[in-house]
Amino acid sequence: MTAATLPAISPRRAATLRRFARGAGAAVVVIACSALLGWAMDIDLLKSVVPGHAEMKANTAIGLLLSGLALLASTFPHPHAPTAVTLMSGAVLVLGLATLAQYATGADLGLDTLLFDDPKALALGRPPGRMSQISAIGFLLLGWKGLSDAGRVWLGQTLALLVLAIALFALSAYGYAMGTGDREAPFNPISMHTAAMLFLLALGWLATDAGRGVARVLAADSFGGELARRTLLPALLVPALLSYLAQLARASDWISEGAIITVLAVSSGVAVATMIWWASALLDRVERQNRTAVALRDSAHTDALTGLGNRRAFDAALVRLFEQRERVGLTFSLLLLDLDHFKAYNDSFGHPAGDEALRQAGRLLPLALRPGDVATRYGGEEFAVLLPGARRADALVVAERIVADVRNGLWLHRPVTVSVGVAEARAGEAAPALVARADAALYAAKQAGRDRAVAAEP
Ligand SMILES: Nc1nc2c(ncn2[C@@H]2O[C@H](COP(=O)(O)OP(=O)(O)OP(=O)(O)O)[C@@H](O)[C@H]2O)c(=O)[nH]1
Repeated sequence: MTAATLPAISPRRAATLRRFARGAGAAVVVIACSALLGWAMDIDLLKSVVPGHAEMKANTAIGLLLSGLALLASTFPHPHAPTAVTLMSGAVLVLGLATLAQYATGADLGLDTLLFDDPKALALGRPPGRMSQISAIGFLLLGWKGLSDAGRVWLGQTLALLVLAIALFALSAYGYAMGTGDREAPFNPISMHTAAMLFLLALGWLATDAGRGVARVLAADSFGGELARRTLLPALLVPALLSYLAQLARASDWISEGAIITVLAVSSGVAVATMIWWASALLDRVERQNRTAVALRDSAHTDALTGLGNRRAFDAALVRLFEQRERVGLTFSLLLLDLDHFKAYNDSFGHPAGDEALRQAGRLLPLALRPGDVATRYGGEEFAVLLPGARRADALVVAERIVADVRNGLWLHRPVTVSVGVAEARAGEAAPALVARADAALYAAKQAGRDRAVAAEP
């Protein structure tokens, strides 16, 4: 596929994606600040949006604040923005790495209570104020993504997609944890709003690469773009929503386990079926539009009377053959054919009979040719044939075969004959010169008494 045929990125959609990334960055900054406020003023709701479940640790809030600012900075075309992104992403990477190092070595680098003490965690025998391993891995990936070279889109996109996967697992597992009250549930150590913020940051970073990677399709003015815009967000959120609703139902005790599983199975089936239906409906539209476009293009290149290619098809084939000649040195020859005394045929038997004779000539021509040869109606009672790979002598043989086939054809009113001019393309020759030489050969054939083929000098 050439660059010209790639789906165009709509500037309006690219701007929407940038606005989304900016909004995601701003939302993360606000939530991180509110969690820090929660720690400063000891407001539990701000630390942990789900009572009784994990809090957003102060260090997590600092990491999110820096990550949100890095994402925000990346959406502004200011000359200092890249430096700001590098500095903040570097800090996020160090925070994630240092926390993981503390877990791995058991050492206390004094990071966990940088800003606030965490007496409750201490009482529960947990490292005070320490963010979970999952959050630390998330920051490691986010910091790396912010630092990754803009030229290596695949690396940045992979890092953002890994963060997205962590966030999705955490959000989905939250449904389970909330329903069962199981504090040891998988991914439970990460607070719900931390998971939501990682989700936003991952999507925001994916959106900043507008025109590349995942965002190329999202911003594309194509059916693929439309499909991605319609289905991606629901596809990402449906698992979390379903597991949350299932656990809510389970906790309420008014629906049996079996019924929940059945509803879950049916609704995920319906969700998948809906997406398949969307995809199929779009593909169906694409294919029908393609077929119409192909039919239109074919009719624009077809001669209505004979069904052969028309002058436009001839010109296009000639250009292709000249290109091939330049590229791989494949020679080709041109035959120009003109039915003899056709004016007299028309005058004697009428224009409709002349049309019928032209149709018959149109049927005869391809029978004398090989599959790769191109037979076209050049105009009026003239035909042109292109013979890829044929040298002058081979082309003359084909031309003489056509002359004989026409002469021996069963014509309705009287025998018809044809004169043919043959020319093989010369090295470096332009199209008009080749046509002029074939035309001169055709003229020579007419002068020599018609019903024959004459080849131009090589
Ligand atoms: N029936 C019919 N006649 C056509 C069509 N296009 C061109 N012609 C006729 O073809 C004839 C061409 O005549 P001329 O160019 O004078 O040449 P000619 O009578 O064939 O004589 P030579 O080419 O010298 O052998 C004209 O009478 C045109 O009207 C067409 O689509 N249908």
